[in-house]
Amino acid sequence: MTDVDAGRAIRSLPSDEASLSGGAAPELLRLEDLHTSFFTHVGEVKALRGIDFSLREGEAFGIVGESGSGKSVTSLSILRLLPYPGRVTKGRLLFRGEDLLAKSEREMRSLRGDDLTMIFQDPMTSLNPVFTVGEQIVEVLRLHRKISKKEAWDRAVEGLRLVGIPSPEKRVRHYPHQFSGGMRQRVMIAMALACEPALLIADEPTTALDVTIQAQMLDLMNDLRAKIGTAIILITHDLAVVSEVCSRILVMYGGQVMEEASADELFAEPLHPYTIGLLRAIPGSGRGAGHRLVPIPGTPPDLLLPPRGCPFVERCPLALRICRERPPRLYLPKEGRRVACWLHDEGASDGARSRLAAARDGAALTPEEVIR
Ligand SMILES: Nc1ncnc2c1ncn2[C@@H]1O[C@H](COP(=O)(O)OP(=O)(O)OP(=O)(O)O)[C@@H](O)[C@H]1O
Repeated sequence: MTDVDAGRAIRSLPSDEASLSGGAAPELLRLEDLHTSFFTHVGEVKALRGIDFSLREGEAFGIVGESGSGKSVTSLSILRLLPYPGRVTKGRLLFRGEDLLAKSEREMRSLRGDDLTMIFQDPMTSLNPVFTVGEQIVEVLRLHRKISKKEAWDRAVEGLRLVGIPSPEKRVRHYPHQFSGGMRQRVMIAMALACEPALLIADEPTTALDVTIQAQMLDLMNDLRAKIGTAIILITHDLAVVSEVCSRILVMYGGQVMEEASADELFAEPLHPYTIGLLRAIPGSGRGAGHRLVPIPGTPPDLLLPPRGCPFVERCPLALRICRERPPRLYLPKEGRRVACWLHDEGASDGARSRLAAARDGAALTPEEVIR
């Protein structure tokens, strides 16, 4: 196979690259060259190796990738909630222009739950079983807002109403175990949104729910984003889920960014062989009964000894020699898109490009086909 020469490319997200963030709302969050590692007894697990992306106020942004790609570590790094022995080793995390890595633990505590919140797959990680949901929402509100107990209680009732809990005046006095799984998820969202945060990070929020409730939750998140103006980072391995909520999607693999695009463009014209693989593996897409699911063969790289070149090289059916030898550069093939893959270098051979185009055409989906 022909190698590529170093054509026009950039190494990271340019600081004035507004087009990638879409729209004109002010920038809310920006990750610059973020590296996070876990210093385990067997060595340094390099979980994130240079993550860049930015998000605007009110935007719905999706992060997708298989298990182990670094999605949760990205969100825990942003919130400064990495478990021991994890540590951010390099990079910047700018929230409204201020570096979160430079903040004290006290400053971070006052941001979390207020302007910056997170929900997890399991609501019981956020809800305390020994207090009523009302008491818990009131506690969050009074920690961050100078309001009376009565006012906080009224707002808790309103919060439950907003997330669609019937009879909120009564339910506010109930304990978490008195709610069904889907309703508990709504309570968790009400608590996360109590202070009308600027950013909600939702890590696999619907994975444990059945499909009908999952759809209701996604509708709810869309609805609340419109009402409150909270930006959302939705983390999932499920492309169908992000397609329902997010306007822009970041694809991660092996602790690195593979590709970023608007949701429509990502499905219509995936540019990275990894994204193509993810699309071909989507269950339930509308490509007819004869369509076969094609899981990506192989396993993710060992992050104790990450590959020298592209992290996807061992599983990539289109890999070139250079992919093994050098980390891919970041290409901006068109406005609003970026992709880290040598096949997009101007020095890539015609043969390599046409193999990529053929793989892409076999995987592209319309948004309607992605929706479950
Ligand atoms: N506590 C830890 N100790 C050591 N390594 C860790 C730890 N937590 C995460 N990692 C490493 O970070 C990598 C990325 O983990 P992360 O949880 O971010 O993946 P993910 O994309 O969110 O996957 P999943 O969907 O399964 O949660 C893991 O593969 C693992 O190598």
